[in-house]
Amino acid sequence: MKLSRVIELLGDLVLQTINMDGIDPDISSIVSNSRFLKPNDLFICIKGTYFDSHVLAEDLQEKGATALIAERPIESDQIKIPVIYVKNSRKAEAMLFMEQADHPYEKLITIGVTGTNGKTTITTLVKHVLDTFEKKCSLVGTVVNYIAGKESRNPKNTTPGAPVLAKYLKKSVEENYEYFVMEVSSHALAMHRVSGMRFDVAAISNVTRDHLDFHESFEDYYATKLKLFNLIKPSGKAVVNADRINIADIQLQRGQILTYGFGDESDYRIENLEMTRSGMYFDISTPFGSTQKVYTRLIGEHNAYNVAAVIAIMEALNYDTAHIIEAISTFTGVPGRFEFVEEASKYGFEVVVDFAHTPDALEKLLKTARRLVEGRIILVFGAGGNADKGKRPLMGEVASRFSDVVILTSDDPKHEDPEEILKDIEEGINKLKPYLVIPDRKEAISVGLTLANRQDMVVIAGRGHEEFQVVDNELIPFNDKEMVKHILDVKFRRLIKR
Ligand SMILES: CC(=O)N[C@H]1[C@@H](OP(=O)(O)OP(=O)(O)OC[C@H]2O[C@@H](n3ccc(=O)[nH]c3=O)[C@H](O)[C@@H]2O)O[C@H](CO)[C@@H](O)[C@@H]1O[C@H](C)C(=O)N[C@@H](C)C(=O)N[C@H](CCC(=O)O)C(=O)O
Ligand SMILES: Nc1ncnc2c1ncn2[C@@H]1O[C@H](COP(=O)(O)OP(=O)(O)OP(=O)(O)O)[C@@H](O)[C@H]1O
Repeated sequence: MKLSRVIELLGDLVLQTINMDGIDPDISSIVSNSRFLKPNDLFICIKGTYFDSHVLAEDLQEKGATALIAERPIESDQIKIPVIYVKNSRKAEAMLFMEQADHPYEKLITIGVTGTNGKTTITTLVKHVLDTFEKKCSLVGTVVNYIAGKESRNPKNTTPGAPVLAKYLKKSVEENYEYFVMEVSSHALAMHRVSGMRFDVAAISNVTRDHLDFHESFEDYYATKLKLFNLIKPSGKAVVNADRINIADIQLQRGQILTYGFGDESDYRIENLEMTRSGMYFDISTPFGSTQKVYTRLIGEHNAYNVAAVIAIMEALNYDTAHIIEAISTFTGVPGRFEFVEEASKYGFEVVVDFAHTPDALEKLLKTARRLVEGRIILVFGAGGNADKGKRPLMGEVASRFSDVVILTSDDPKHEDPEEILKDIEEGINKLKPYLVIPDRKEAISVGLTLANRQDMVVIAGRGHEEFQVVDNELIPFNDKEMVKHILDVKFRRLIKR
């Protein structure tokens, strides 16, 4: 590619070019990580969260970079190679990496899901339905990525950066994959990780308090989430939870928006929800006038929403409702989302592990637990470090309101003092109800299990599927479900009469 072509592609993102008189060099490839730079590459300088690669300009020139893209002044009079100054380097990165990959999203049917909660459940269920239909589908998300059939667990990001995303899309095309379903976090939208691609279906589950360490206000967070709908292909569709999102906020023609929810005005309306420990039944009425019975092994009103979202997404892709519903019935769920630890039942109580780590998710989780339990709810939870502090007392308040005994414990403290995080949560706790503060998560879970009487439910929230606790820079192996099984085995087994 010629440098002039890069400038043409970037269009009005370009503010100024320097050192370009009479030259138009060839570019071998586009790079934004200095470790991957080879001679004749074009390098995109980015001011990141931890590092500002503009400072590498001289070094990059020495290593053979053909030209630089920059969004901040390069403080050096030694730079002789062309520099293209742009309004936003991350946006340029997204556009150019997609160009380099030959816009693979155009050859795929792409589905993007955003929202504070429910993204993993919805995307994983979409993939399950497509797998059932024997359609080849890649998946990108929090728990696992399946790129053209290759699985990688615990990805670094929910939504990868533009270079990695372009690579995943391209690989899916090369391997003749037809579908690409992905979670789109608000961080990704704010950082332009997906700005270079387009979606056949874009869906939003809800927007509730989270990530206000990163977004300056809730309004900013909400507006960022809605940016997903600017990335819809011309013939694409939006799928929107009408009970949780104001449809008027989505700037698309009405025919392109499919809504779901319990409300009368929803295109996909959920009715007559019945819930048991082993699953749920509900009716779904569709815009085509039919009402069909849905069975799902997922539990909780929030999951009825997630299932309805998937029905709407799959219908937007022209699949038949009855077939979609049949495929949904065999989905066993995402690890760590309202997941029973079956081994506990033999002791007469239940244990559930869930990934709720926002006030809204915690409330939904505890309301679901309340519908299923005859005894008390004993909640064990904490809050992650170096993230939205304001949600901590709100989670404390929800915990007291909807459970009977609360045990506050550590989540991923990261670089914060675990005791300080617990104090923040404690501010919201109702001091007239029983609660304990036990920073050691293993001990907290053990005490929760010890307190459980017959018919009680111990709910362990916040970490779901996660395999490690993050303490400073250390990853300490810890999985809530495995820990429960271990404690039951070591402390409780002798209670079983042989
Ligand atoms: C704070 C944050 O979001 N950081 C993300 C961001 O990193 P960054 O670009 O700011 O990284 P940086 O290290 O400052 O580097 C800046 C630039 O210098 C370049 N560089 C850097 C070092 C070097 O030696 N040479 C070099 O060229 C880098 O390639 C980069 O272009 O962009 C990277 C690529 O897109 C992300 O991987 C990274 O996510 C970090 C790991 C992260 O933890 N992000 C979290 C907050 C996040 O994004 N979470 C959401 C999910 C949230 C949820 O729903 O719960 C997600 O989508 O994962
Ligand atoms: N539709 C929903 N509304 C509210 N809460 C939900 C919904 N779906 C799931 N949850 C709650 O959120 C938790 C995480 O669910 P899920 O992993 O599907 O969401 P997510 O958006 O991918 O979350 P994250 O981005 O943090 O990984 C669940 O364990 C459950 O407690």
